[in-house]
Amino acid sequence: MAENILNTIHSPRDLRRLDESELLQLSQELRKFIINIVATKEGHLGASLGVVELTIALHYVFDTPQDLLIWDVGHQAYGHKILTGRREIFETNRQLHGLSGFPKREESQYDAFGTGHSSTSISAALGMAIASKLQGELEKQHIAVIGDASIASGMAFEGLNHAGVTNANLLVILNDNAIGIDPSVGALKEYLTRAKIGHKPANDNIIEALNFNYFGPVDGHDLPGLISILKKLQQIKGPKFLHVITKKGKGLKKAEEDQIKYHAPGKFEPETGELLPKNQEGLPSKYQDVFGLTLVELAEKNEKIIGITPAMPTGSSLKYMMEAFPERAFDVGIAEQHAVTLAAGMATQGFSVYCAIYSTFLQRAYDQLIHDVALQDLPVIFCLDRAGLVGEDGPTHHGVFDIAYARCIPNLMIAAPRNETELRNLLYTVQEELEHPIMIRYPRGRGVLKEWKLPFEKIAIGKAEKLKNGDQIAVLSIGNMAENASEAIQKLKNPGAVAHYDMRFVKPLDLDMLKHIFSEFDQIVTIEDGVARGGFGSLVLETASELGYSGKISILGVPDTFISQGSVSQLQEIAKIDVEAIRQKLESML
Ligand SMILES: Cc1ncc(C[n+]2csc(CCOP(=O)(O)OP(=O)(O)O)c2C)c(N)n1
Ligand SMILES: CC(=O)[C@@H](O)[C@H](O)COP(=O)(O)O
Ligand SMILES: [Mg+2]
Repeated sequence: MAENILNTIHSPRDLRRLDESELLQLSQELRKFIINIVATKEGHLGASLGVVELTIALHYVFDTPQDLLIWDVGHQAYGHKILTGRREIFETNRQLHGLSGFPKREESQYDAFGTGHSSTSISAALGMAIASKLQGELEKQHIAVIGDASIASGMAFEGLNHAGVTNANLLVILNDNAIGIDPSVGALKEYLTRAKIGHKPANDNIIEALNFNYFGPVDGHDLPGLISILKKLQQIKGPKFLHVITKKGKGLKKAEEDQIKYHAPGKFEPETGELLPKNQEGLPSKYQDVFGLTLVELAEKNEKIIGITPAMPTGSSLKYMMEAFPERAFDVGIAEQHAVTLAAGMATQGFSVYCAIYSTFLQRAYDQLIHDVALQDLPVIFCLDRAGLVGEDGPTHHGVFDIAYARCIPNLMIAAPRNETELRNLLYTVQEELEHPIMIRYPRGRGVLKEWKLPFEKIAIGKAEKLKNGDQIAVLSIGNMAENASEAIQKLKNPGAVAHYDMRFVKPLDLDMLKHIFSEFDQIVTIEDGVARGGFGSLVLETASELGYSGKISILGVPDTFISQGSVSQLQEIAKIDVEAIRQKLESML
């Protein structure tokens, strides 16, 4: 038997020549390869470890890339990428100019569909299956692998509902490990649990009720068994559903034991799984913790406060309120649309509802934001974490569109605190007498302050703040860009030439302050961690036009292109919103 089989696999064709014992050896080598690389290069770990056998079985049985394979969310597709010709460059995963952390059509013919946001795989695979049928390709297979948390999302049900009335050649594989990033929630989770422990009454099969041919549940780590059932399914036409039971983090004891942490653990010791300690001494707090801990403080005194998260208790830090006030803090699963309208319903009854949702994931609930919240002017508080460039997750996850997509919605206010204390005071201010819905955006990661937990102070809604005097140029920053702007101004040959205003609110914009700025300066630079097209700077430009301002306005923001993955500092440099780019821009104007 070859010393190392994985090194001989350059495409699934090489894999299909292996015998059973070689396939079993390959699964061990692949698992070890994933552990070793993620241990140093970081990334998503648990999900990929959980589908090592399934990945090998799928590429062994099906004729990929002719047969189309879609990985829902795609964070579990490291094995898929390694077996489809990207092993040698996999160490560039999630890095600038490297591989995407998710399947990406332009990256490989084996990546049938780009993913990153959950619950799209069934719709995409069904679309491909119907297209194949229309083109007479009746033998082609279309496979969607979707997790137990992702299949509970509305969009997945929409796909299942449609598929059930087509005789499309579709195989939906439910990868059921009973966990999302945090434990899965909801009635479907309980149904699947019953199915797994054999308590499911024969007639209580939701999937068969949707006209799918249901198979399972089967052991997702039994490679020969998986190959056997997939070969059987390959011969059956029409919509089929295979329920596979796996363990997230399989093969690394620590990852199996702490599946939340090892979803994306950071660097660790590959042999033991021990996390490598990060020296966090004296570092600023993460914005998410400022949100989570402040909300607990407020909820202790205000019984009308409710918290909601769509499947991100740990990522948003709503977990603190879920622990402290479980009756007033809800993880609704991967259900952003439901989360927003649930919040709206609660707001009609006089509750102060803090909906904690990543900027990029709120995109999924855009109609609910307009139709259910803003149109009815319901005072929901959207705590928009991961606003701006987020780094290694790349274009599917950058929260760069929210200012542009929200500022055109009447009634909806938009705030962007420049630091942790400002965020804390905003959260405190909006808990009472909030007349309109508000979106409070803040970035992924750590803030800028050594100490943020100061006594609460009310924030004047819609009021900007002058941070620095200057006599030639006015810099108008929003949110976390205040830090980059301040640093850039200090590096100028003549810092005194540049004034700096933290506008704090996109809507309502501080018109009094803006009129004052228009009257004092004939050069203005706006800076935002968001798209320049239609963002904060565009609003200033529109307002300048309405007010007849004749000065020059320069907008610094994310350009009209998708920004790839990389470190936040690398990406801010690409977007020209980093300190050096701001400095150069200002220097060129002086
Ligand atoms: C629309 C959307 N909301 C939230 C997320 C964040 N997210 C990434 S993976 C994940 C959990 C997925 O769980 P599951 O589908 O069970 O897959 P597993 O990780 O267990 O393999 C979540 C909530 C996302 N990617 N997309
Ligand atoms: C795959 C996915 O969508 C999540 O795991 C996401 O990567 C979490 O992002 P944070 O790491 O910013 O919480
Ligand atoms: Mg799962």
